[in-house]
Amino acid sequence: MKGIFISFEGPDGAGKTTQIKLLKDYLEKKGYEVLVTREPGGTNISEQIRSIILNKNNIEMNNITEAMLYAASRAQHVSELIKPSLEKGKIIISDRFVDSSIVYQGIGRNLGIDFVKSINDMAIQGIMPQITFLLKISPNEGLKRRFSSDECNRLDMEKVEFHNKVYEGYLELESLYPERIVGIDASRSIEKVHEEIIKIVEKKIYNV
Ligand SMILES: Nc1ncnc2c1ncn2[C@@H]1O[C@H](COP(=O)(O)OP(=O)(O)OP(=O)(O)O)[C@@H](O)[C@H]1O
Ligand SMILES: Cc1cn([C@H]2C[C@H](O)[C@@H](COP(=O)(O)O)O2)c(=O)[nH]c1=O
Repeated sequence: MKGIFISFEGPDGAGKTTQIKLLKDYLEKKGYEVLVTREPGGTNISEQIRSIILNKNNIEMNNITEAMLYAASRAQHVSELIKPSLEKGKIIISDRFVDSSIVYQGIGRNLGIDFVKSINDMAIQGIMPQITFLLKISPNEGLKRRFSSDECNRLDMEKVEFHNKVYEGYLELESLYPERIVGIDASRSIEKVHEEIIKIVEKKIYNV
């Protein structure tokens, strides 16, 4: 693939959307073609699935249904948008990708990492990000930021124990895949976090 695939991960409210916007603006000023997308979502069908998954009224949703809906949304996202854009040489920045399923469904919902990987294998078609920024902040701090900014969704309403388990899962992934996952202290100012991210991205782009 000719393009570069970057994903952002982390607890809800860590600052992913904020940092993605700053990175996109920075790269576009340098003349790169950048596509920002998100999961669940990114295509018309995937966004329709997103609204089912995150709808606060869907309290009866089974954990396996939830995991499969995330995987279905991802299958459409990869085939319709991510793969073709990478083939065209674009820089894709995705707000969450399969790591979210591994930690939220595999660990948070206790479905197991192997099960979640298996239902996502066909969806991702072997495509993984070259860099994943893990924005590290305590789930409590993230949720405080989140609730001061936005309406909450079905996952935000989970107990803090769920969010702590998810965060532990992220730290485990970071230690398993140090060549791909870059942990960033997201408790600092927006500007400081952005500066660290651009240094890492620049290094990666020049080494491609
Ligand atoms: N470094 C920071 N310091 C203080 N506030 C921040 C910082 N980064 C982002 N915020 C604020 O925190 C709130 C959540 O940020 P943002 O939407 O970027 O997080 P997110 O990780 O995308 O959240 P979610 O996963 O829930 O969509 C926003 O109000 C944003 O302005
Ligand atoms: C991709 C993905 C996401 N989630 C969770 C994580 C968040 O709580 C929501 C998405 O909301 P955001 O405001 O867009 O971050 O969904 C998940 O549990 N599993 C996944 O695969």
